[in-house]
Amino acid sequence: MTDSSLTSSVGSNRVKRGLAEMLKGGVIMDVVNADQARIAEDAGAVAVMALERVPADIRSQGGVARMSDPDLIDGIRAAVSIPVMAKARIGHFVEAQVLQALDVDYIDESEVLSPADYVNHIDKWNFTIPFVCGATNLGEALRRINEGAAMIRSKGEAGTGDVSEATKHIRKILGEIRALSSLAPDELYVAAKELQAPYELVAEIAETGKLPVVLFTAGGVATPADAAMMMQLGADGVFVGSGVFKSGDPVKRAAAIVKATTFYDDPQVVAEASRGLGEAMVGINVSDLAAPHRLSERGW
Ligand SMILES: O=C(CO)[C@H](O)[C@H](O)COP(=O)(O)O
Repeated sequence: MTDSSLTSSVGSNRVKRGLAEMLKGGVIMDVVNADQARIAEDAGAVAVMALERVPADIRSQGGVARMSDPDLIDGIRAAVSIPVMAKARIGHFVEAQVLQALDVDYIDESEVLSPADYVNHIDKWNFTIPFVCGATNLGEALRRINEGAAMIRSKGEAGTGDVSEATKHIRKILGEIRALSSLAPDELYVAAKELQAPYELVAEIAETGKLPVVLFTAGGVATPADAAMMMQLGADGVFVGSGVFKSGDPVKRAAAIVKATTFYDDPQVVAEASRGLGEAMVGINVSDLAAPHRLSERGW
C-alpha cells in the first residue's frame, strides 16, 4: 500500500525520504568492517554502506553474495557516528527484517548481492526503515519508488572501476525525466505504459521535473574526477566502494573523492584532489564483460 502521508511519524514517507535529503552532496562509502568505516568517516563520507565484500571482490571471487554478518554490522555501527546503511539481497525480505532488527539507518536492496527472488522485489512499505534501490532507467526507478523505495541510486557497473555505465544510467534517468516534462497531459497515459510505471508517479514527475526522492549515482566511480563528473551530470551524491578500498591508498583516495564531490564544479579543486593518490583501482572495462557478469542487469 502506498504511504502518501505527509506526517513525520516514524516510518512515514517524509521521515524515510528526509534522511536521504540530509545526505545530498555527499559520498556514501562501501565498507566491510569497522576499520574501513573509520577511514570513510575520517574522509568525510556522509554515510557508510555495510556489505560482505566490496563489489570488485564479489566479481573476482564469485559465489553467492549475501547480507553481512550481524557482528560486523554491529562493529561498524559502534565505530562511527555517521548513518550506517546495509545491503540486503533483491527480494530477500527476511534479510531486510534482520537489518531492521539490527537498527541500521537504511537498507540497500542491491543487485550487487545475489538476488534471492528473480520475480519480486521486497515490499518496502512493510518496513519502518527506509530503502535505497538501484535503477538503470526511469521506469525501473519508478517501480522501486512504487514499492516504497525512499532513495534511488543509478546502478552503473559496480566493481569495475569503469564509470561509463554510471554515466549512461544517470544520463538516461535524467533524460527520461526531461522528456516527460515536455509531454502534453493526454500523452502521459501512454508514457506510463511504456515506462511500465504507475500513471500517478509519471504525472507527478512530468509536473515537478524531478524524482520525488533523492537520486545518487553508483557503480564504477574510482577517481575524484569520476565523482565530480557524476555531480555535474546531475546526481545528488555518489556511492563509492571498490574505487577506494581496491586502490593503492584508500585513506588519501577516500578524502580526495569526498573533496571532489563537494567542489565538483571547481576544476582547480578537483585537480588538486587528484594529485598524489597512488595507484587507482586497476579495474576492468565494461565492454570486456560478458552479459552474465553485468550486475546492473539484476533487478527489473
Ligand atoms: O551498490 C552500491 C551502492 O549501494 C555500491 O556501493 C556501488 O555500486 C559500489 O560500486 P563500486 O564498488 O564500483 O564503487
